[in-house]
This record gives sequence, C-alpha cells and structure tokens, in this order.
Amino acid sequence: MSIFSARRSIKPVAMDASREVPREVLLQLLEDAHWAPTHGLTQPWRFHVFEGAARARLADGLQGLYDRVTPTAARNEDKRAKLGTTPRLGPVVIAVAAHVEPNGKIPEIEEIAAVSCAVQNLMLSAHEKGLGSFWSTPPVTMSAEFATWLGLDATHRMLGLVYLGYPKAGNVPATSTRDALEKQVVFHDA
Ligand SMILES: Cc1cc2nc3c(=O)[nH]c(=O)nc-3n(C[C@H](O)[C@H](O)[C@H](O)COP(=O)(O)O)c2cc1C
Repeated sequence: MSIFSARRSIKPVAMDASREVPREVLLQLLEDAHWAPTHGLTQPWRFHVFEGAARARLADGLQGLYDRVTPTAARNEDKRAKLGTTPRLGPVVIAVAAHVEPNGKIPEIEEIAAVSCAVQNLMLSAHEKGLGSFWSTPPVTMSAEFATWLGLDATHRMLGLVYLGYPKAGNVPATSTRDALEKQVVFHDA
C-alpha cells in the first residue's frame, strides 16, 4: 500500500496526549511542508504551532472568538464546547494561514492551493514518521478574527487547524474510501 492510500485522518481524541512530538520531528514535518510547490516562490504558508500549555490558551481563545462572531440564533453549545476541548487533546495543534499579497501577482486561490499542498506534505510526512494528523476547519478557525487573534494582519486567510500526535496504543484508524477513479478523471486523447 502506498503512503498516499495508507495515510488516514486520526482524530485528536485518538492521539496519545501523554506522548510529545519531539521538536526535531516537528521541524522535519514543517520543512517537508515548506517544500510544497508555490507559484512565484511566494511561499505563502504560515504555521502557528501550539504545544503544551499554549493549547489551552488556543482552546480558550477559540471559544471566546466563537462567542464574539456567532450570531445568537446560530449558537450551538456542542460546537462551542468542542472548540474548548479538542485543542487540548492533540499534542500539537497548528493554525494554518495563507499569506495573500493584496493586488499581488499571485491570486488568492493559488496561494490557498499552495498552502493546501504544504499541508498535504506535512500530513504525509507525519504518516511516514508514525504520527497521526487531522485537518479541522470549524468556521471560527477560518475567520479573519482568528487571524487577528494570532497577530496576523489582513493579508492572511485562515485555513483551520492541523492536529498532530502519535496514535494511542491499539488505535484502529477509521476506514476511508474513495469513489471509483473513473468518476473523477476524463482522458482527452483524441
Ligand atoms: C480542507 C480540509 C478540511 C477538513 N475539515 C474537517 C473538519 O472540519 N472536520 C472533520 O471531521 N474532518 C475534516 N477534514 C478531514 C476529512 O474529514 C477527512 O480527510 C475525510 O474524512 C477522509 O478521511 P481520510 O483523510 O482518512 O481519508 C478536512 C479535510 C480537508 C482536506
């Protein structure tokens, strides 16, 4: 089985919170992310890495942002509670942003595509090293308010959180499937 089909999303609850990810391993994942393709070599990926006690600060911050940006009619206590607990579960939580130069040569969609490539590099590298990963995008983690909370200016677009951690002993990843490839591919050959 190739690394591409073997990688599975591992939810933070299935990560071993007591097993820290060594800094040198984390740096290797980020270095692998850094080699993603990038139009014009703008390298638009920005990673804000939360470990240890900073994860609680992130969780509390996200809950506070949820309270600020969610209209009363749209409030969901379960979603609010998850924002306060989930970042405490993953040993490493990375807030992912794309830098988009206003009126720049490279359009926003291409910068977001490049950051998505970087995240995929990171997740595949994590899998290769025995780590689980999970990309999570609750609306507040995609918001301009979250960018501001992180200290990023208005030239940044948030792309959610990536959780990293070693799977708990005996964890069996959820199975995943893909449709028949024929549904996604058209060959133009005549
Ligand atoms: C951009 C992006 C955002 C995602 N956001 C969420 C999310 O908010 N919640 C969630 O449960 N899964 C999220 N996922 C993960 C998918 O649920 C997961 O990839 C899918 O279930 C397939 O599982 P697999 O990665 O193990 O093949 C996201 C994936 C991507 C690429």
